[in-house]
Formats: sequence, structure tokens, C-alpha cells
Amino acid sequence: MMSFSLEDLDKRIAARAGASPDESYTAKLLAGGVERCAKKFGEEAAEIIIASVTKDKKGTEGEASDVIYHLLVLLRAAGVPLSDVMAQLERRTAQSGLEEKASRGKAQG
Ligand SMILES: N=c1c2ncn([C@@H]3O[C@H](COP(=O)(O)OP(=O)(O)OP(=O)(O)O)[C@@H](O)[C@H]3O)c2ncn1[C@@H]1O[C@H](COP(=O)(O)O)[C@@H](O)[C@H]1O
Repeated sequence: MMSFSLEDLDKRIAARAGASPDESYTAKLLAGGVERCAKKFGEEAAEIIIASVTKDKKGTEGEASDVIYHLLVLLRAAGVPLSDVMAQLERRTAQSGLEEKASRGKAQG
């Protein structure tokens, strides 16, 4: 079981945000503001679309890593904490769980 998490990567990004843009790719992206981070995220999103539809599994794996890293950098540039996104995903999961339970209840009469 892999122990590396999105939170670990986000902490690493936070730690590198204050580094010199000459020695940190993360700091270089963040120095360009939300526009640069969003542009780079868009490029990576296009790359995973191509890798996945061409059934390139290894490529898709690599591009997924790029997409996730660049999404976390973009969230930081936009001032949106990862914890807020995770909380929203958790609420959606709880909500859909309740809906599933309610529809099972109706089906059973
Ligand atoms: N996970 C990543 C990660 N994934 C992808 N990348 C970089 O994202 C870039 C995207 O690939 P491209 O081919 O588009 O890169 P490029 O042409 O050099 O980039 P541009 O000049 O076009 O922006 C590459 O330079 C990759 O090295 C990453 N860079 C950093 N991390 C993480 O961030 C941490 C801090 O990195 P630094 O900020 O560089 O110290 C690392 O320890 C990793 O945990």
C-alpha cells in the first residue's frame, strides 16, 4: 500500500514555493502567477487527453502525475487550499451515499 498522498505533495509544493525560481520549477511557475499556472495545467490536461485516447498506458500514467502536480500548483496560485477541495469531495460522497441509501429504501418499499 502506497503511503504517499496528495497532502504530502501539497506540503512539498508549499515548501518549495518560497525557493528561488532558478532552482525550483514550482517557484518558477508560482512566480508567473495564476495565468502561467493555469496555462501549464491546460497543456498538461491536453497531453493526458492524447495519451489516454491513443491507449498509451505508460504515457497516461506520466501525464496523470503531471496533471495532479500542476493542479496542486494552480490551486496554490489561486489561493484555494487543497483541504477545501477535499472537504467538498467528502461532502459530495456523503451526499451521494445518502441518496443511494434513500433509493435502496424506496426500492425495498
Ligand atoms: N511532481 C512534480 C512534477 N511533476 C512534473 N514536474 C515538472 O513539470 C514540468 C512539465 O514538463 P514539461 O515537459 O512541460 O516541462 P518544461 O518544458 O520544462 O516546462 P515549461 O518551461 O514549458 O513550463 C517538468 O519540468 C517536470 O519536471 C514536476 N516538478 C516538481 N514536482 C514535485 O515538486 C517538488 C518540488 O520541485 P521543485 O520545485 O522543482 O524543487 C518535487 O520534489 C516533486 O515532488
